[in-house]
Amino acid sequence: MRPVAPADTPAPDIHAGRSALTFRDLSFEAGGREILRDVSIQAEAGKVLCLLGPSGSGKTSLLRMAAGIERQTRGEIWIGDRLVAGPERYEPPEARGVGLVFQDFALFPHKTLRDNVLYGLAGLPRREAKARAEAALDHVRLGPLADSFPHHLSGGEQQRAALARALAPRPRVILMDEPFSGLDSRLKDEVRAETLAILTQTRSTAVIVTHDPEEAMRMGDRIALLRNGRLVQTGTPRQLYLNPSSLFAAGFLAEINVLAGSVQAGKVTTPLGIVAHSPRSDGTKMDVAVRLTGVKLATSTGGTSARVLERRFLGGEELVLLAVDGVSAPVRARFHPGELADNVHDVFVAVDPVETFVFERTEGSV
Ligand SMILES: Nc1ncnc2c1ncn2[C@@H]1O[C@H](COP(=O)(O)OP(=O)(O)OP(=O)(O)O)[C@@H](O)[C@H]1O
Repeated sequence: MRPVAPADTPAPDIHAGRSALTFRDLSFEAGGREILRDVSIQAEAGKVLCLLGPSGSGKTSLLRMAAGIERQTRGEIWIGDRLVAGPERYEPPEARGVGLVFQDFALFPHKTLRDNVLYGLAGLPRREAKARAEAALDHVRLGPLADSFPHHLSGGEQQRAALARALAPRPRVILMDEPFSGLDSRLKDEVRAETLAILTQTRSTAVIVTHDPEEAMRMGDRIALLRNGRLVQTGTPRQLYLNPSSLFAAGFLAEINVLAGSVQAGKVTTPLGIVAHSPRSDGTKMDVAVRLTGVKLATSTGGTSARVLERRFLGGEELVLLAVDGVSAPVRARFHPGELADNVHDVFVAVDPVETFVFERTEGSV
């Protein structure tokens, strides 16, 4: 067994002690399956970390382990400089000082908003608890509705009430599992912006689980991208978007075309022309990810000929399917409306290197 760090040993920390929540080499097995493997992530104090990944990638499991609802098989969890779960240590959920917000908000239907918030403050003297609950409701602009019941509130108001309840005990970390997925799409943007404003004002450290890359980019100061229980990449939204580390990351953060490429004389060639330089040896097979916005109309000298198969007007842009020799599936592009004139069937296209990412092909990389 590995030596166990005593509870008062500072968390080993890349952010020089500023990590509010640290998952260290975390693995989780359940039902005879490996659900998480060697995951190390840090949530920086006062910032929002988004755990992003497709369904089943292990995001909720991580959150449950941070909350103490589930216990990892190996590895450690630190909250601030306290080890809360390790091979020989396990703090129960109520001792961890974390707040939880669930997808369905999980408000008590038979309690008023004030009583919902008071529920998490049971350890405080009654007067202090009441003042704290009211301040929390005021903070999310629900003060006037303190005596209302959850079913009288809109979805956005319920979400704010759930946030007030989670924040009132002043948790060290607030954990939110798909907190916006129950809201309709028009309300979502507004509630996301409000939530972010509240988290920023209260200088909360938040970990938000989402499967939606746009939501992760909107909400997260940093994103941890997971796949099949493993950490794929961490970074700021900009870092992940502009510099995805794998074909999976490129395709998860934005829609892509995947082209087969190969290295010839130091250049990666594809059916859409030369897309990058590469130091790899001749004949190395490459996967080339081209964002839909990275397919550009070109002139006959600078492009590859393509035939328009289909076009769909989407308001702010037009989705166009193109047939290109040497590419089996249609190449998809998003053009500005009017960029491609009506009645045009034959065009020339080229790829924008800024929106093109090249990866050496490995077993199962697509
Ligand atoms: N206690 C458990 N016993 C058995 N299997 C489990 C357990 N907890 C999680 N799993 C499985 O682990 C996988 C990861 O689940 P998890 O809920 O963490 O993923 P997720 O990324 O949050 O997915 P989703 O977005 O669908 O909620 C799933 O296949 C799930 O069924």
